[in-house]
Amino acid sequence: MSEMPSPEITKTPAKAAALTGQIALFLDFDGTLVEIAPSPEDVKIDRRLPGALEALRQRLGGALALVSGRPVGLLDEMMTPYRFDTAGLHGAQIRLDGAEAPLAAPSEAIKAAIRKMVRFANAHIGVIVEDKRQSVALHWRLAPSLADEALALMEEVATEIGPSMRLQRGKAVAELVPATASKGGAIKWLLQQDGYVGRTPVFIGDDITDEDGFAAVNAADGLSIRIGDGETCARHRLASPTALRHVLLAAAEGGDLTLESFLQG
Ligand SMILES: O=P(O)(O)OC[C@H]1O[C@H](O[C@H]2O[C@H](CO)[C@@H](O)[C@H](O)[C@H]2O)[C@H](O)[C@@H](O)[C@@H]1O
Repeated sequence: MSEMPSPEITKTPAKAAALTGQIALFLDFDGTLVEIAPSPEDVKIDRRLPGALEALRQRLGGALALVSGRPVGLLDEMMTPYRFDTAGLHGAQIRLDGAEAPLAAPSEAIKAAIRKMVRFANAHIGVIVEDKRQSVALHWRLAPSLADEALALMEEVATEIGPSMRLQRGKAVAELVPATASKGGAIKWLLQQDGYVGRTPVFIGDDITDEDGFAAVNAADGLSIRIGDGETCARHRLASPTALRHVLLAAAEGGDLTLESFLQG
């Protein structure tokens, strides 16, 4: 196993030295801002974090957004009392400057998929269905031996629904997501909006769902940071959400807020 350089960061010095300009900060939620928990509702948020993100948002002239598979409303609850710009549901639900298009009602095809998933979950202890209206996830973290069976079911329902939805793998989860939505697409779109345009993007995530977000910021000559191990196209790593919070809290308290400061966990 390769050793991770101290303290908790891998960096590419030439790239880091070349990074300049104003930052737009994009942050994934699960596994990035908070540690992975046994089930979606078990996540524990560091109560210093929402205020720290608000301080950072102000220092960045507003250019800070959450980019997550979670719904916007759930992220608002986690970040209360603040309401950040947010790309939820893997980019299918975007709120910018408080403005958000209402989510369409789930189609009959999604409802039928959910019924099938719920039947499976009811028959298998530890399997959880997370209904997010325009997206639905099947979790097996608490029943790891059922991974293959759960994934096979998700492949089946994705085939039944057809090309309007795609199957998104994650950590002990598979989700149906609107086919046109992706985190990379959301980041590219946000980078064209007032307050974000012209800035150098920094995206921090931990999961396969974040890979096209990393690719989008790499293409924009930004900074891609993967939390934890695993194959990735991110160009840098931080060891854990704790290491990231250390960086964010220090910057919120008036420390350096440069591209390099994200590489000094
Ligand atoms: O894009 P993210 O913010 O990283 O969200 C991705 C999915 O995260 C959640 O599931 C994951 O975290 C859970 C809580 O730690 C964990 O129990 C589960 O095994 C993980 O897959 C969330 O529930 C999903 O809706 C998100 O899409």
